[in-house]
Amino acid sequence: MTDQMLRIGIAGVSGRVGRLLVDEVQAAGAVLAGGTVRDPAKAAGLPEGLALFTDMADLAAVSDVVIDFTHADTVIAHAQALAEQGTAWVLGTTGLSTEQQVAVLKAAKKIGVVHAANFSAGVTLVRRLAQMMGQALPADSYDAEIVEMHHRQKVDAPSGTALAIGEAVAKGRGVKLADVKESGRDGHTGPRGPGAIGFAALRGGQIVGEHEVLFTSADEQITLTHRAFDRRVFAAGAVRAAHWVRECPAGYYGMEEVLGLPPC
Ligand SMILES: NC(=O)C1=CN([C@@H]2O[C@H](COP(=O)(O)OP(=O)(O)OC[C@H]3O[C@@H](n4cnc5c(N)ncnc54)[C@H](OP(=O)(O)O)[C@@H]3O)[C@@H](O)[C@H]2O)C=CC1
Ligand SMILES: O=C(O)C1=N[C@H](C(=O)O)C[C@H](O)C1
Repeated sequence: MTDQMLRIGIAGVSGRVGRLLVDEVQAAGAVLAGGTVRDPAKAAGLPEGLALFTDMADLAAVSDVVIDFTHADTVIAHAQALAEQGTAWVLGTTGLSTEQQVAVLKAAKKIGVVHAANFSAGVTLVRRLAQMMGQALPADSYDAEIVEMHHRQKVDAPSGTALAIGEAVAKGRGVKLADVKESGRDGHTGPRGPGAIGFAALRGGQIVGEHEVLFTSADEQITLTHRAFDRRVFAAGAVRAAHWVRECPAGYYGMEEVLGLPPC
């Protein structure tokens, strides 16, 4: 299959990322197969003639890969529709419950799935570095905290990226994030738990996405910061993942594999 022939569908094509995907798919020389919308009235500004569907099964039937930046509530139905059709899935939606994550993994037994909370190359590298920091800096002397800030419309917190960075730190420390996560501190919280990984979420204006991971000891502090200036970085990364996954067997993949990072 050549790049020209790859048919990419866009779930949530009327959304903030969905609209940018329209340009990025076309710029990459792929065929824009169509998109899903909940409400056709929100389709204003989308290219004339773009095939619009309200049902994922219909979009899956005309696509080789579907790129999906929508809402966690769609994930179980999308997983079923894509697996039944054999259409690969690039999934960027965040805020998934355990049940929704299980549905993604089940679909990945039948189709190629690239699932990432953040499709930028920069955050993919920050996660790798955060894992190294978790491994190298002892948890009893270096306190790990993750701060994120996003636009006022964002519906989930902490962000998927913040949680993914936290997972990377926990992996480096050889612990489960769920066992050490401290999020949303307020009131008489007591002192910081030993080895805790802390999260703070800020919301305001139209900030695209900012993440900071801090390791603070009694003697020093090391900080990694990522700032997305333009959401186009996510759309471009997702289109790159779509081209990558079309050649892959069924399986669950991440952005590390798309970028060709060595496994860790
Ligand atoms: N992995 C990554 O790199 C990134 C991930 N994201 C994540 O992507 C998702 C979308 O973000 P964003 O584009 O800003 O959000 P928007 O709200 O702008 O767009 C969401 C799209 O999904 C549709 N949608 C929402 N809820 C449902 C539903 N229950 N059923 C069907 N369709 C639905 C919306 O339709 P309608 O217009 O009708 O409401 C809209 O088209 C979020 O989870 C966000 O965190 C965002 C940026 C980068
Ligand atoms: O909702 C957003 O906007 C973003 N969501 C993702 C997340 O939850 O991490 C990625 C990015 O930061 C923008």
